[in-house]
Amino acid sequence: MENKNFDFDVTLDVMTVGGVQYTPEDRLGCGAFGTVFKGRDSDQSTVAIKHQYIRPDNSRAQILEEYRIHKDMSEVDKAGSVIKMIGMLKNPKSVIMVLEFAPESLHSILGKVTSVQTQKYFRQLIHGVEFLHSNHVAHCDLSLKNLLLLEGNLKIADFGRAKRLMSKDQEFLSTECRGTPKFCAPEVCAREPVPVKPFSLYVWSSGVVLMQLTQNSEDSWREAKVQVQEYDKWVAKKKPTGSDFWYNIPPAVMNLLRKILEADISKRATIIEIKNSPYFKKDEKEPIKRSGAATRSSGKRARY
Ligand SMILES: Nc1ncnc2c1ncn2[C@@H]1O[C@H](COP(=O)(O)OP(=O)(O)OP(=O)(O)O)[C@@H](O)[C@H]1O
Repeated sequence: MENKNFDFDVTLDVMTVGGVQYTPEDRLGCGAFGTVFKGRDSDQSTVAIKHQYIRPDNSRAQILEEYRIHKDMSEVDKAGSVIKMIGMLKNPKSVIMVLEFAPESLHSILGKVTSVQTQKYFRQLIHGVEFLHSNHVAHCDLSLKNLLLLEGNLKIADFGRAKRLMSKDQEFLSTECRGTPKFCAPEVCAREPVPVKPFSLYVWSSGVVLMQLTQNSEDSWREAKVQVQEYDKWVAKKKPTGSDFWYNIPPAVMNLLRKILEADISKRATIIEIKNSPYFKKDEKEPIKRSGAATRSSGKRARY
């Protein structure tokens, strides 16, 4: 989300959560609503400490809902798809959550992701969204910054916009699930509120993640909206030219992306179709490096 953080200058004291003492250290990052610090528990294990002031646009009820959804998912998550929620401390002005610490995010490693890693993270992301969806949770803000990495494995973080659903197919209004604009599906970018299905949103955002990882860059349309030039070009499905950011995407990924980043929801790939796609099923191999040849990690790749 756009950074409108009010508590940029916040400092935290030593705190006790669930009987354990935590010492906050350096600031790790700032989102629109909170500031995240590195911290240590009394055993010197590293944790992340997320501080959020209660504000008119981030009420106590909203923050506590974020905590409860994240805690519930973390408790039933056997495969390790979600950053673990360790505990929470509330006071009249703020809510503080203690979380498992992840040293990197997909955003922080962009530029040096190999095709084998891209496939691994994409597979883990699809398993993660399937897990959340089957537990009736819509995350609503999947983005490279909210997908963290711990010991080389992807972990879904930031449940600040997450919603609980009565059923897997419960629809809700597009205006209730606007996350990071680049990662939002076209039905969410529409000006008028329209009913949306959570799994279609998950699929679209995962596609933008795959597109950016494959390119090793954040290049994308600003929003999936008519009259946004790059998006219009994507929808027109014309043969890409060198100026189109998807020009160098390999055919196997491109075939899948065309099915995922499909504006028509009735034609958009389902999670099952993604899992049955050749790209998902067939293991990627690192390209053999030849001296002088452009490699993926150099950021420039020959088209194949
Ligand atoms: N568990 C964690 N371990 C390490 N770093 C983290 C952790 N959680 C969050 N961060 C860092 O802090 C940043 C902000 O955290 P988070 O996204 O939870 O805050 P937010 O205010 O809800 O953000 P947003 O504006 O994206 O909604 C992240 O982008 C990430 O860099």
